[in-house]
Amino acid sequence: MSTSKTPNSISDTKHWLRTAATISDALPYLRRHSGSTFVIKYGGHAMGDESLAETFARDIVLLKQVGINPVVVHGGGPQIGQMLERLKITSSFVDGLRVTDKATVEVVEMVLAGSINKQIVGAINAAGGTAIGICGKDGNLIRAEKLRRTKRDPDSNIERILDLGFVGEPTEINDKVITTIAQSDMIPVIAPVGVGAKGETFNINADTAAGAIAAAVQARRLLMLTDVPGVLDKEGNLISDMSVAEARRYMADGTITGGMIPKVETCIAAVEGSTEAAVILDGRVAHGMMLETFTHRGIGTLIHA
Ligand SMILES: Nc1ncnc2c1ncn2[C@@H]1O[C@H](COP(=O)(O)OP(=O)(O)O)[C@@H](O)[C@H]1O
Ligand SMILES: CC(=O)N[C@@H](CCC(=O)OP(=O)(O)O)C(=O)O
Repeated sequence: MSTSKTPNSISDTKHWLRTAATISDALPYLRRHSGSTFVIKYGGHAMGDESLAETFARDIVLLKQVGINPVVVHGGGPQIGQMLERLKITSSFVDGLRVTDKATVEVVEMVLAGSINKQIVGAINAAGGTAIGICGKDGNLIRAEKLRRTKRDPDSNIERILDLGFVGEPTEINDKVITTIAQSDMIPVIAPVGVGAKGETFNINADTAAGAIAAAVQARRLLMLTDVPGVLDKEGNLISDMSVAEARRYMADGTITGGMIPKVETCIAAVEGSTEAAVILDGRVAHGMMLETFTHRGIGTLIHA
């Protein structure tokens, strides 16, 4: 409660009453979500400028404050790209996944588990939370193996094996690491770097890592923050919600391409598992996460089973 009284104009009072009403309207959502786990995938493109990063951190701290367990899984694709460029290492993508050789995986680990992870931890702590930054190697959080993927050649119609190098897929999540942190009133911030059977490092797409973690901790919500308003149709209009079948159709007909593919695949897997809803939303819109969680009005694209 504010303890100081300043003379207010009528319009000022109306503004504050609206704010009070917004807080009051959030009550059913606060009650519904208290005690549940939300996995928030914070994409490299959504990181934007400093003020946006501060807003994101405040929103995460607020979720924790009202009894939700936020688990942050972050990306950093553009930041990895910049570092590779500085080091003059060329990089390419296949279906939204970075082809990762030995030199590249070292840079990936350095950028994701190093600078980006610590920036996010710093921002959450500065906003009043207690964040712990880890990567998938810590506590064997994300065990992984080499991703096996095939692609049909459209000309010859022959199925080819794709070798993406040190790109991994999660095989096992040690959820105890996450629950131990969460139960100690701290916020886990996870870099998507996995560990192989021989201790090797794997580069895991952050969307895929977020999905595997959401399944392991039985997250109620999976929120994917990116740099577009959500999934767009071929005319560029936002698709506000879609079923799993529709999502698959949009992938097959080429509406969904590139980095949106692993995102949508992850959302499908999540809602086919125990996650109630998965939402792809614009991380560049301040407080979009709050709008999605605590109001009737959704934002972005909701994917439902
Ligand atoms: N149908 C679509 N709707 C929206 N974005 C799409 C679509 N198909 C492909 N994309 C691309 O996917 C990108 C988001 O994926 P990505 O760049 O990997 O983001 P992030 O870094 O947040 O994981 C968008 O910026 C856009 O270029
Ligand atoms: C295999 C693979 O593609 N890994 C990603 C990991 C980072 C990531 O996913 O970051 P965003 O969420 O910002 O795209 C990469 O190397 O860019």
